[in-house]
Amino acid sequence: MRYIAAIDQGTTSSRCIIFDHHGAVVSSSNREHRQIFPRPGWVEHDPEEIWANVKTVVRHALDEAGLTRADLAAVGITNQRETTVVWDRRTGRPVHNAIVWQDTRTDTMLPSFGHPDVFREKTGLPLATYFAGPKLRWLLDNVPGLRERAEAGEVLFGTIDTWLIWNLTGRHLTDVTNASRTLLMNLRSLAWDDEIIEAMGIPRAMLPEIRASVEVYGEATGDLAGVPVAAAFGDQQAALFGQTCFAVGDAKCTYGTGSFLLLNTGTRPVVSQHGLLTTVGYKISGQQAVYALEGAIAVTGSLIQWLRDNLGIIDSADEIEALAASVEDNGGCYLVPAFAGLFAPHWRTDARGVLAGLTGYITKAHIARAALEASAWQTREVVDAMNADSKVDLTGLRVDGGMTANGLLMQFLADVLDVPVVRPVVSETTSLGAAYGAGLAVGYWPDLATLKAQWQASAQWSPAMDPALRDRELAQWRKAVQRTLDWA
Ligand SMILES: Nc1ncnc2c1ncn2[C@@H]1O[C@H](COP(=O)(O)OP(=O)(O)O)[C@@H](O)[C@H]1O
Ligand SMILES: O=P(O)(O)OC[C@H](O)CO
Repeated sequence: MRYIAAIDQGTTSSRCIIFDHHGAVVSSSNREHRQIFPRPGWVEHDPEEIWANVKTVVRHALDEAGLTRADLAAVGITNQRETTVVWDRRTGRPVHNAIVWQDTRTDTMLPSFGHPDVFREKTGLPLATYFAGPKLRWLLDNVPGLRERAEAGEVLFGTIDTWLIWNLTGRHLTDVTNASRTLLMNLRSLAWDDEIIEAMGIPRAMLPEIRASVEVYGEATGDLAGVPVAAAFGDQQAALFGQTCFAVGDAKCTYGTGSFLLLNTGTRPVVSQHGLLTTVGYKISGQQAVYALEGAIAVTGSLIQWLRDNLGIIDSADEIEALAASVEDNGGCYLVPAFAGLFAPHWRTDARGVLAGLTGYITKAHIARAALEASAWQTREVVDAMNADSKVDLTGLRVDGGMTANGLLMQFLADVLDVPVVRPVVSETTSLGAAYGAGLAVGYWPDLATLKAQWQASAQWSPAMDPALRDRELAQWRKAVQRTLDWA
């Protein structure tokens, strides 16, 4: 029997998971890397540390399962999106730390690139610090001599997928889902957009070739010598694929540090009128791309970490459920975690967090409850935007990620969305998606229908809230959101 390995290079850690033919986890290994904060608002990673960690977790995952590279039919990659690396083509050494998706250093540069409507229409994205293009431009402007070297073809740009594929195979490629997060790719032609790269001042010679997500890019060298590198997806798109959201209207939300809801909109991109991102969901080689609408929420699981680390009202994330369940309701308090402004659907950088409705009655248990409810209400805002944009009402939501261990939150989510919420057996949906892509590319699995048949629910929550209560609570939440605006 042979296996598929998935490399999941995330914001806080790198992971390798090995899957068998049924899509079950055989072994896994995880390693964190340093978060580098040179100034307020700046976030960097060391690309060489990331690559070293990736090699380590691959070795450990193989060892734990008692396997060698010869047992692998293919390897797939999934990664934190938007994070930007530039390296020397000859030596392979990065010219600077990677600039991470959360980094806001490009804030003041954005207006000089042109009108935001042009970017939204061509790339599906708002002109924001979140995406890779502005980060690349910052490097070109701030690393001495970089622009000249880029124009001479001596240095290469990549998001993390590109950095890993380069190190694994020596090829300079990106997958189309990652490319769709650069602000540089035309959403319809799926090619770098000449007008945009000129407006942003990016030399074309440093850009990777854009490829499908499911395709053999080449054979790995080193520890994985001979193993085909056969898929790459941004992590949220990989979760969409791993949740087998292959039909128009299928949606998933991943609840980790932040939360990302993606809705499959089929082979036609839907440009949002309601603050969502239009992105490529996946592309299988030789087939049309499948697009998605995305609601990106910056703070969900990290709010629970904040209650633990900054307020000390819990000792570990999993304690929050019992604390929140010790009271009947939120006691009238609402917590809007606009710690760094609000992402979808508001995109307000001037917002800051609010704890509203405080009275002498409120205890830490009510605050814990309000913190959990905040994840659900933020999802509700994104779902309302999706329904308005896509004209297809969501009929159910597949969930994954660390927060889905919390049954109280999952029930509240079903209650406020008024649709069933379903969690699959394999909670590592992001890695599973990368494995599925790689397995499809090499014929390990024959087709999407086979993958779909492997998906199994482990838990489901059905809406049970009185509609009048839901409406009242939603109105209170919206009022609390208004209180966050125009603060910073
Ligand atoms: N039982 C729980 N209830 C609520 N939040 C939780 C629980 N367990 C973990 N979390 C939150 O989930 C997040 C970790 O999820 P994970 O999917 O591993 O995230 P990421 O991939 O973004 O690192 C943390 O932010 C943590 O606070
Ligand atoms: O690495 P994660 O799971 O925090 O995901 C980050 C997203 O890809 C950012 O867009």
